[in-house]
Amino acid sequence: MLRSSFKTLSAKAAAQLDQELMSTGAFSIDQLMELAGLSVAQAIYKQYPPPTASKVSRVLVLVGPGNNGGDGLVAARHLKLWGGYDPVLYYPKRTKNPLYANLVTQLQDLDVGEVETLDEVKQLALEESTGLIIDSLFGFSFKPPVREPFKDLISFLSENHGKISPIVSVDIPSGWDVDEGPIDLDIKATMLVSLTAPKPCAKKFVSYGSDKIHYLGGRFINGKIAAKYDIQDLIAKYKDNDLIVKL
Ligand SMILES: NC(=O)C1=CN([C@@H]2O[C@H](COP(=O)(O)OP(=O)(O)OC[C@H]3O[C@@H](n4cnc5c(N)ncnc54)[C@H](O)[C@@H]3O)[C@@H](O)[C@H]2O)[C@H](O)CC1
Ligand SMILES: [K+]
Repeated sequence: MLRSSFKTLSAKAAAQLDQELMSTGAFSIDQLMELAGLSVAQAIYKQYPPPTASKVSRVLVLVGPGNNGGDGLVAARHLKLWGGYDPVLYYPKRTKNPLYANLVTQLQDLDVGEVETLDEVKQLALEESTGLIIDSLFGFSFKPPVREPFKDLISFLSENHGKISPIVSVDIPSGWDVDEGPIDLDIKATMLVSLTAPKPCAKKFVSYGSDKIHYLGGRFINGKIAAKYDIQDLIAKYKDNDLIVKL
């Protein structure tokens, strides 16, 4: 199958663009995260539609300490609201930042469950009733090698490929170097939702096989910023009012 080509943004450029959006661009992080998380949920709905009204699919949401984790929390809220999905969180390293505390309260108000120990999360990952795993552990600020408690979890996911449900990675497959791809641990994600623009490691992701599913989301870039970062062709791939596009 012929894969479409796409421009990428290095880890450095992605962080710079993010800062630009929130300074001269006048966006708040809450706005960007809401759009990013919503597009992750939409891509999941499109690729893995909910089973039937009488059955729900458990979605294990692995939440990291930064904004990538925030995207996962937002995606969990939308999936739960839409119905047909039963998100369960694993969120081991929290900060007092009200942004994340508020997202957690919103999920608690929706009766979204949580597991607290590594043993519980491993057990849930292996259960057949878990239909999907969202990897929102690390995004473009990740610097290998991975530290605990995430090393144990990422190693477990890497070693149990085939025994666990498909993994949807938010922005980068966690454990991969943002620019280089898999240098150490590889969780072997099935689907990737790149935000704003794919990072260089996404080239390795798609080259790993025709079964790899790649979406772009996070549609909040204006034409001027797109031109500055040379990603106009990428942004032009969105159709109509869609928030996501399959690359
Ligand atoms: N403009 C956009 O595209 C937007 C993207 N969003 C998402 O935000 C992340 C980037 O978020 P950031 O907070 O900068 O960083 P991360 O979530 O990637 O991780 C930072 C977090 O991780 C810790 N950490 C780093 N390396 C390691 C390691 N080796 N072991 C353990 N822990 C590590 C670090 O200490 C921090 O705590 C982007 O990818 C998108 O998903 C925004 O939501 C909206 C705008
Ligand atoms: K991730």
